[in-house]
Amino acid sequence: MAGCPATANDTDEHILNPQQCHVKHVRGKGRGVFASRAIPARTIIEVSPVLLFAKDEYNAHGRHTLLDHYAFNWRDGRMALPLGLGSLFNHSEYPNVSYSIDTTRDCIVYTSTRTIGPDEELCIFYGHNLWFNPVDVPNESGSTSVTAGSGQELDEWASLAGIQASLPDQGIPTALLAGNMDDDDAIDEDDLPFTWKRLSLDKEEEQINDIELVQAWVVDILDHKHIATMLRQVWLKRSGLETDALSHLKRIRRQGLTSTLLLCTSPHAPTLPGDTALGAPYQVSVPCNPALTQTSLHLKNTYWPTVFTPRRKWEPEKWTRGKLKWACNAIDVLKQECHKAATSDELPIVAFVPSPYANEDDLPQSVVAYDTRTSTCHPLRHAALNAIRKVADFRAAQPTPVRGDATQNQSGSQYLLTGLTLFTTHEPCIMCTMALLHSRMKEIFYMYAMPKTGGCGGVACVPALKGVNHRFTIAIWKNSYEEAGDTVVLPTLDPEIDA
Ligand SMILES: C[S@@+](CC[C@H](N)C(=O)[O-])C[C@H]1O[C@@H](n2cnc3c(N)ncnc32)[C@H](O)[C@@H]1O
Repeated sequence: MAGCPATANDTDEHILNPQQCHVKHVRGKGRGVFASRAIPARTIIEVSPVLLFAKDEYNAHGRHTLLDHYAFNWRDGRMALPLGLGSLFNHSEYPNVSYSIDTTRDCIVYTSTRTIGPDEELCIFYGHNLWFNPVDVPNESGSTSVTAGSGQELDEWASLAGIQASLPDQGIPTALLAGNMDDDDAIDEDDLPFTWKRLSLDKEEEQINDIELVQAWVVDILDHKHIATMLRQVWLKRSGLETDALSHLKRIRRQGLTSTLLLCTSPHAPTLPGDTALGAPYQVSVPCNPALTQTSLHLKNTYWPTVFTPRRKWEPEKWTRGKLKWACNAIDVLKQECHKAATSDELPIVAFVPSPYANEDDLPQSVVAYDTRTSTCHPLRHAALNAIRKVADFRAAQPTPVRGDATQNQSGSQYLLTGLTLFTTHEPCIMCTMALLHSRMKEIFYMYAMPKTGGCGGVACVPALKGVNHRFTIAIWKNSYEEAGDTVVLPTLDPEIDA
């Protein structure tokens, strides 16, 4: 790499590739790759062909040279030196670029994991056994500076030899490959590479005693000519009674000649306008939820006319091709990181919280976390718990809190993972599942079920328990065990272990 003309001058900027990246000098790191313009998430930034060295040849010669700072472990034991920009991505604890190996073309593909701003440095994650003191500047603001042994907990895993190359992309869903498709196109449920877990609690209230009710204020409308005014909701809006809380109910109930107007659920009777002929407000029981089935609709209508929404509560929003790409990328990260973990003494359990697909501002940096209970001799250092902690630490370190104000952050609200998705190699144990519920996680994907210890349907399904104050969507990645290829199956885990 030292002779590469594009990078020979550390201070000059050169437009180097189709994504218009350039190389410039970064204090404490040497050269680094920078975006010359905004790069959208999931963009292929660079495809670097590699030079491959036989293991013996490399151990005899290459390992003792500067090459060792640039070489990747190839899957078959050879060492690979990426050409082009591939050798110049620096390391970050919060990488904005992931990479995968294409063994058919002998190259490494580098992809953005989130939107990258102009002049932001592009970094990959080398692993935890670094041979240098990292200067970690995840973005242009340069707010984070982590050096080994200062502030980093010693709970990381070790023994990576050089940069560990990742696995090739496997089993790309046909839905991603179809031509002429837009990222906004909806994907058929059958084409999704995962299945949702149906929470039994979500079965519809189809017995009269199962219907959840709430007390609401209503008023009889004595003079029918006022109904039109009421229905246009001018007065309701003005009086603050038009809220979403009762949007699953119809506003007017007609019984014989009597029309009754639904008002609100406040503890005290609302004040009504004096210029309309209305009776005194009174309370009735109304359903808390919309009707999901015809049977339930029929029963709920006996309390109050209810809206029919056949969409199941457990059914997440429709998936688009763009979101599917985002999820597949997250699973690739899990596979890469799991293989790295397997070369250490830690359990090969990995959790990954990517920047959310729809709203990157909720977590501008993706977070990877490992199970570190072995190295820390701490039984609670599970991957999912470490991930929650890492998100909280990241948010706490932000100059402007990502969510809420500074006071809220001090009170621990940075531990709330509302709207975020956790991808994990193994079904989280009961303890982690409970922690994820407390954190208000939006959805969880796991690759391997843990029937003896899992808390998302394995030995128990914590989110389906009565009394928990939050639920999240659970999805299981398909074909984790039967992936094509010979060396792709993830390292195994003792089924008795709580992941
Ligand atoms: C693959 S090279 C990356 C390109 C390198 N900066 C250069 O100028 O050639 C790996 C080397 O970059 C440096 N490096 C990478 N990430 C770094 C970081 N976060 N902090 C400090 N040095 C880093 C280390 O010297 C490491 O051996």
